[in-house]
Amino acid sequence: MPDHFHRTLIEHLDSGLVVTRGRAVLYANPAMGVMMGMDTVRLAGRDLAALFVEPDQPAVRDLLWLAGRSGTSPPDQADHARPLVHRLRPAGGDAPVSVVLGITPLRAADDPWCVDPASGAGDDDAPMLQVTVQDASREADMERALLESERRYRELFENALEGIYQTTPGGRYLNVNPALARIYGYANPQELIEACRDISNQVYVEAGMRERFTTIMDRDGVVENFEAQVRRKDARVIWITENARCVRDETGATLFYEGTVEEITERKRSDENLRLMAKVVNSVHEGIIIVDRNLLVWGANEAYQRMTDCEAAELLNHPARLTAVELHDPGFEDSVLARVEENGHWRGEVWGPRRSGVPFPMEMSVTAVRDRHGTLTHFVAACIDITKRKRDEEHIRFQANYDMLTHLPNRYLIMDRLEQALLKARRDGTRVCVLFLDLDRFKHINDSFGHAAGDELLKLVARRLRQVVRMSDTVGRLGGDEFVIVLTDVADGPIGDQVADKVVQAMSEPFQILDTELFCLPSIGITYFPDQADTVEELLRNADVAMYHAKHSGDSRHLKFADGMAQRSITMMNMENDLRHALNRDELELHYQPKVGFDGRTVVGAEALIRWRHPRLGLISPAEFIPLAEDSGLIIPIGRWTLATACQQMVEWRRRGVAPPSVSVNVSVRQFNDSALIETVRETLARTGLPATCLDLEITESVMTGDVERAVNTLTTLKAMGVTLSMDDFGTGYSSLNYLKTFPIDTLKIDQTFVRDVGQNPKDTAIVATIVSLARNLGFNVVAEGVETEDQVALLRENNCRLFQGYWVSRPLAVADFTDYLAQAREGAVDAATLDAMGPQSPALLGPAGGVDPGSETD
Ligand SMILES: Nc1nc2c(ncn2[C@@H]2O[C@H](COP(=O)(O)O[C@H]3[C@@H](O)[C@H](n4cnc5c(=O)[nH]c(N)nc54)O[C@@H]3COP(=O)(O)O)[C@@H](O)[C@H]2O)c(=O)[nH]1
Repeated sequence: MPDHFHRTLIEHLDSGLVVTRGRAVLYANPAMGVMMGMDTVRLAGRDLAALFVEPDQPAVRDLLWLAGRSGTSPPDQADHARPLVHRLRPAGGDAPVSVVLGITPLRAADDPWCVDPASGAGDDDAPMLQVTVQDASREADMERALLESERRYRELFENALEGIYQTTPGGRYLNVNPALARIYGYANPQELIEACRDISNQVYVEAGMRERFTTIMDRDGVVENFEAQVRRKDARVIWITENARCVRDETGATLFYEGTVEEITERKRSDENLRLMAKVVNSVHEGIIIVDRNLLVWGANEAYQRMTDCEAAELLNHPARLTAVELHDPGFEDSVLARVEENGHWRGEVWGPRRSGVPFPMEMSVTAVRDRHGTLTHFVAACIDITKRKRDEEHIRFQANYDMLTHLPNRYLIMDRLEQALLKARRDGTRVCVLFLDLDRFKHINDSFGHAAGDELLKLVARRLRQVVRMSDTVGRLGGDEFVIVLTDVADGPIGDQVADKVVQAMSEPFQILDTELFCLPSIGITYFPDQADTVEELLRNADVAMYHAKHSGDSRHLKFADGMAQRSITMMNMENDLRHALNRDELELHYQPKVGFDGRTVVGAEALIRWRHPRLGLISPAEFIPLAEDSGLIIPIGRWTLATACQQMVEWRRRGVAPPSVSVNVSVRQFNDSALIETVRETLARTGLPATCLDLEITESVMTGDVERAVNTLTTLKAMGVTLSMDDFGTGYSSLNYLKTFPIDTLKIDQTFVRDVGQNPKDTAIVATIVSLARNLGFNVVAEGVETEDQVALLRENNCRLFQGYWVSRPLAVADFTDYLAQAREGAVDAATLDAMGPQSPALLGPAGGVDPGSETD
């Protein structure tokens, strides 16, 4: 019997094991007992063959006999494919059990059984046999399992979505599955195997890929996630990823490679897309931040980081602040996100957060991101810094509503505020008052001191106006030198006049501009709603008309609108139209005023002064229509006419032998700046035949305020032609001594405003004395303008002024009268009647040539 160890093993075998002598059972293990359905003890001594179903008994007997006779194991398989199966006949009539027998003859010397030959039944000489009885049904199960596994493997191989291959290390396919053929564009595996015999060159696009693959394989025995571009049968290039291993034999020699292939073209494309998208996202100006629904930051592009002044690390995985919460209502951000959750989107202007704490305006557009189940997972916020846009909008809004120079409301806003004021006044039954202001002499200041000075003046005026009204009142600038004050909730009484008085008082103080003190008073028109106008337009128009009348009234700085004013204004407006036709209709004429020498008799020159003989309005002063002509540009043709007429007249007087030495013609700034001036003068002199020395051009100091170099050139050219030049109204404008030095002037004409008070006002007297002395030192002649009285003459003489012009000598005279005057002056006699008519002039001083009839002006 076997030792304890062997016995334990034998007794725990799954298979049956029987020891026989010949066919007689000597020993049966428990598994055999189980198969036979009886105690093993009862099996001892029984014929083993008899334990099988009858039909199988002879075969079993043969096998036992054969083994015993040959001393070798008989083959247990009939065809080396299928084992021989015999059927045991269990006790109790249970169904036969198919078994496979394994018979091994035992030699008593070297087997562990050491069975006493006397202990067994049967033939004592018969050889001992060890018979394994294996349940054939378990074998069949295993076979089935193997087949099933193979089937499954085959099915897997055939149906796998991944390509599967086996290749030689040299690069030839041994076996591929249909998926690989499909991936590479072949009809079936066989086609692929036959077509691609050189994987290195036929499959991989990039040279050296296969070599790289085999290098890794040789080194590591596996290749993982090997990405490469391969060429399909149709020449299309696709991306694949491979995972492969090296299969070796027991000696370690490489048998083949086997691996899987997955096409990743789409993934590569989307990776590339993602890479590009990331690049795009980082290159856009819009700040983009992605947060999860707990508001943890998942990503923020560079623009967002710049915008908020935060680095990526400060943002990522930190709770997001989408807005500067402190500037929004509590819960604002939550309500935005709730809207996004509800509608998928929200867009609006918010205050953006910034690390420095200084928030900035931004336009934020928040979009919900949902997974494929529709669950909200993230919010994406796209942000645009709109600081500049806001500033621009504010600027545009400001420009649209405010005057850029003074920063006062402009016409548009004034009209709007007036509309509002009228609406409220209508509702409340209150009054609105409009003051329309226009600055006197502004044009003169502008021309004389330049536009920069004019602008500065307007700014200072704006400031003073603001200071005299209530905060609730509107001060605006309509344009040019026109301002408007709108008073609301106006009580009964002359409130407009009171405010106008305050304005005049405020503006009576000099304005300090360019180191110069300038005076500039306004003319103010006043209108009330609802008393004098019903609409905004009417209010402004009537206030404008009232202002116009205040300006021309002579004694009132402000006037309230009254019926009838409008008609007179319309007349003025029509004047410009009429002036356009005045030249053609021969309505303009020149009057002449003499300039005399120290003795008051010797005519040293004559100034041509234009008049307009209007068919309905009578003789109109140039003070009224020259500004109109300047504004409209008509001054150019009118100036040309004046020059030609004066020159013509001089030629005529010269022909008659009564001509003064020269005739002076006024040239306004606009004329002076006309590029054709020199040519006009040259052509006029040539055409009329008047010697240039007989022509004197009077310019004002304003020409100095423009392009000085050009002005000097013009004057020099004129001077070179022989024309003399006078500086008119000297002392009222921009009297730079430097320019006086530069300008080729012959004569300074002291403005009549200084002459008027000479002797009365010490300052004026001093100014006159200074101008005379300055002129003499610089070698200029000096003419005192507007000399009206003998006292003035005496004082001017005292101050060395030797040339005079003014009513004291003669008013401007029409041609015929002036011709007579010249004739009489030449004869040195003025008759008594003429002297009487001349008014307050001293015959003693004037002598015979002194006076003319002033009535000739009062046509
Ligand atoms: N561009 C042109 N301007 C011209 C021309 N003709 C005249 N003018 C300018 O018009 C302004 C008003 O001129 P006018 O009404 O002719 O007044 C002149 C004289 O009549 C006046 N004057 C002369 N003497 C006295 C006086 O003793 N008292 C007094 N109150 N006024 C007097 O002064 C004006 C002369 O001014 P000025 O030219 O500055 O010498 C006036 O500015 C004219 O320049 C023209 O053809 N073109």
